[in-house]
Amino acid sequence: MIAPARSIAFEILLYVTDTDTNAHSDELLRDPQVNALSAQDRALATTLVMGTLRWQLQLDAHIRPLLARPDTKLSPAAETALRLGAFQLLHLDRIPPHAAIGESVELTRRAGEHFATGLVNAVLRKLAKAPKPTAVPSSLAGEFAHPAWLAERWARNYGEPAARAICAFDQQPAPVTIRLAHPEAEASLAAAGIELAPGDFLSAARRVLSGDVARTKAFRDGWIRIQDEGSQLVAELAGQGSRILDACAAPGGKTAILVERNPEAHLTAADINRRRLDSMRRNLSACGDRVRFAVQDAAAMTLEPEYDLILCDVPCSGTGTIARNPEIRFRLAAGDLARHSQRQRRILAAALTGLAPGGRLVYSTCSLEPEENEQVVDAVLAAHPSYERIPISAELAALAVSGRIHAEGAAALAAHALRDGCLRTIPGILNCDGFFAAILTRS
Ligand SMILES: C[S@@+](CC[C@H](N)C(=O)[O-])C[C@H]1O[C@@H](n2cnc3c(N)ncnc32)[C@H](O)[C@@H]1O
Repeated sequence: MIAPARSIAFEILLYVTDTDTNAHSDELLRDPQVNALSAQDRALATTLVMGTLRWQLQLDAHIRPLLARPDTKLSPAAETALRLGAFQLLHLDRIPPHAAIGESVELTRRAGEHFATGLVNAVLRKLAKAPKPTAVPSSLAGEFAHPAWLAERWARNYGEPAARAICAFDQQPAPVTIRLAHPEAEASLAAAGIELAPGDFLSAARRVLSGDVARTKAFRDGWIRIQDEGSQLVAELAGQGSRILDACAAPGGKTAILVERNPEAHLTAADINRRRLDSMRRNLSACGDRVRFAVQDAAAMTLEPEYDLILCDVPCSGTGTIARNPEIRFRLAAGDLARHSQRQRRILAAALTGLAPGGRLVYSTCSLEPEENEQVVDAVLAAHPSYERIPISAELAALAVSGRIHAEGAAALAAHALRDGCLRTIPGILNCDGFFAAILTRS
């Protein structure tokens, strides 16, 4: 009998590593099948999935030399069972080796790969007997199981200490942060045994120190939302307007803050993906008809200059969220950045046409790559001289004066999150995902 946590972890890993799917591990770990597990099993399934993906490059480097022919092409099931077993042997002291090995063999058998069970058994036994590696790999990429091209470009763009901080942050469970959306939320969570700490920057954010907020009444009733603090900050920076367009809105974390901050406004939430927009519509159903939902390709929008606030939280490589989505490091190739950048330029240029004179547009990504960030903004502004950038420092100062950013947060952001007039949160330097934001206006 295979432990339910290992069985589900194996299925998720197999699904995520199948190159034909774009499924994200964190979404799959919110599946009803996983929610039905006991709290302990769910925690183990999460550790197994995230840990195996985070350390996959290192695990492969240990597994491959133990194969009779290190370049052998393994079936996805055998490779996944080996990685899952190796992760437990190398990283989880509390799992007995016989359980890690035996269940990987059983998972291989159950996947119909009877002929591969001997190989999985032999390789994992050899790995269990070998002394635990103690030497630290010489490169940053090797030490933190990242592709070399990514770690090297972060070192080039942000310096070696920041690149090390990003890589180290990616290898740890991402912080769980919530947004308080009801005056009684904190008391309700405390009564449910959830331990909270203040957010690092925002007065309405709280860091979850212990407890499963997703299983509380406050969460079910919509009194809190789970949202990274960098993501909350971008929506706070967008600020206030009366006619608002959120051009790439789903799953709606930032839209919810725009709704909360602009009780009188008319808001259009658009996204190219109908399924994601429908799920967002259900989540925001309490907003009634204040939010209009539109399935729309933001790159092909033709707009009247009627919006005084536009949020363009564009699709991107997501390299600022690898702690949450560890598989991004395998799916992304250096050549993909040019494709992302082209699409981002088209979306930003189209969105600018909807901006009323004096209005504000926030362009944001969760990417650490300049090609998707400042280079997009610079290229679009060069081609559209009637728009200009507003320095973020003034906006952060205004949020601090209004109390939306607390004093320690203002100091941390001023010291670590400003770069060339834009917001640039670096994971590991700040305790949140890596977000970029620039504010543009029509002059
Ligand atoms: C980074 S996510 C947005 C996250 C969202 N703003 C939030 O805070 O929850 C990018 C979104 O852009 C959508 N998207 C991708 N290409 C698009 C396009 N051409 N036009 C509009 N939306 C697009 C994706 O479906 C995805 O939902």
